[in-house]
Amino acid sequence: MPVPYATEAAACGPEHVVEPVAYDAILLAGFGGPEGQDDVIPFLRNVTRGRGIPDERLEEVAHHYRHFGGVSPINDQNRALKSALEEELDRRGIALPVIWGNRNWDPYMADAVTEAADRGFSKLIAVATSAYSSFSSCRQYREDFARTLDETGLGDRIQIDKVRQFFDHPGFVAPFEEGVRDALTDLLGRGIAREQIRVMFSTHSIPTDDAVRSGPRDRDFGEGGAYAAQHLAVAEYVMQQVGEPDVPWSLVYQSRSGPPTQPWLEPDINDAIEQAAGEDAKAVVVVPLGFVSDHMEVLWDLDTEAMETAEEHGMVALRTPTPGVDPAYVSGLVDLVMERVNGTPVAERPSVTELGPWFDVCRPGCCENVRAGFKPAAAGIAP
Ligand SMILES: CC1=C(CCC(=O)O)c2cc3nc(cc4[nH]c(cc5[nH]c(cc1n2)c(C)c5CCC(=O)O)c(CCC(=O)O)c4C)C(CCC(=O)O)=C3C
Ligand SMILES: [Fe+2]
Repeated sequence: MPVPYATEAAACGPEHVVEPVAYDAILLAGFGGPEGQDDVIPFLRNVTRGRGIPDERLEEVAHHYRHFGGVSPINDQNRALKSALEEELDRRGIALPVIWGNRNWDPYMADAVTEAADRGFSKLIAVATSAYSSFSSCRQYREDFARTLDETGLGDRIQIDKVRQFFDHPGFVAPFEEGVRDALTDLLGRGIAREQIRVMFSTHSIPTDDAVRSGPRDRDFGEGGAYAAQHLAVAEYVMQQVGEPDVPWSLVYQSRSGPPTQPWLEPDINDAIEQAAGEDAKAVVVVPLGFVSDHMEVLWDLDTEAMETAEEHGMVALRTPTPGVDPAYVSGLVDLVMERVNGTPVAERPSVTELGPWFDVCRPGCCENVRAGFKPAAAGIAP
């Protein structure tokens, strides 16, 4: 395990916790998804922008979306999250509007930032729907903020900060803990032995090149980088809380893409299920630890493919819920915003693992990406 992070981080001073800021609005930053068959290819062109991938290749990737009528559930989930945040802010008497903008589909980030400027706002605190550190889950959002400010010409009027990565915030973790507890109660109630159950914490695979560069450049988290270390720490915490030491668990990966020659994090969840079956396991609890809501990767790669794999091997499989609009999660996101409004000292910030609380401002070289090149990013310390 890496060095306890918070202790060192706290000593880092201003780059860890910044001064309180009187923000004007919350920028809810989503991934975005298509909402009909005609949107699918334009959406995929956005996701792969700058990489020159031909439409024929994109059509191969499109089949998950085609299967669900060309509609990703992600936009509805962000609409629901926006409403839930507004209700929670209202309930607490916090007068911060929520403006929603996506990286890859309507409503676009540029529309959100333009709306903010039109409403006279200059200081935005972003909440990205992504909990861990890696290029895809942190830096890419920050690069898109910078690109948006550049393209809209609003860079000198608008400042975009971002709440810390929240993988170990209790509000994000609580729904997973509850899900695992319920699933184990269910399986044990069916008379399945503890040793014949496998709890598999699943997250999006990423290229090992990205993984090793996840988190700050000046820290070594081992092979899987901060990305794997964060997931492992949260999974371990969840299992401790659940208190079933005889139930084996592991971290597994899903949704790999890219050429077969490029190494990505492993094992794939389907291989892990197959291996468990070979060890005479009878049941698997699939925990979508890397996902904030039931988007396409959850519906397709877990609820369709992984469930099929388990069934082929005669195993019972249960998939636990994602945070979605769970009250603990929603209220946790508001707490994360208020940490920044209030400049809450590190010692008073909740985190359930020894890795956190993570940085307010990304440190130099955080989550850099060799494939995409090194682009400017907001909400971090240059370069
Ligand atoms: C870590 C991670 C998250 C979690 C963090 C977060 O939540 O933000 C995430 C989220 C998402 N990824 C999504 C969709 C896609 N991701 C792609 C491609 C990729 N994702 C990657 C990683 C991640 N992705 C990577 C390393 C690639 C390869 C591209 C490259 O080499 O850099 C592609 C292109 C096609 C393909 O390559 O398969 C698509 C269509 C959607 C929308 C789902 C919906 O519509 O419900 C969401 C929420
Ligand atoms: Fe992705």
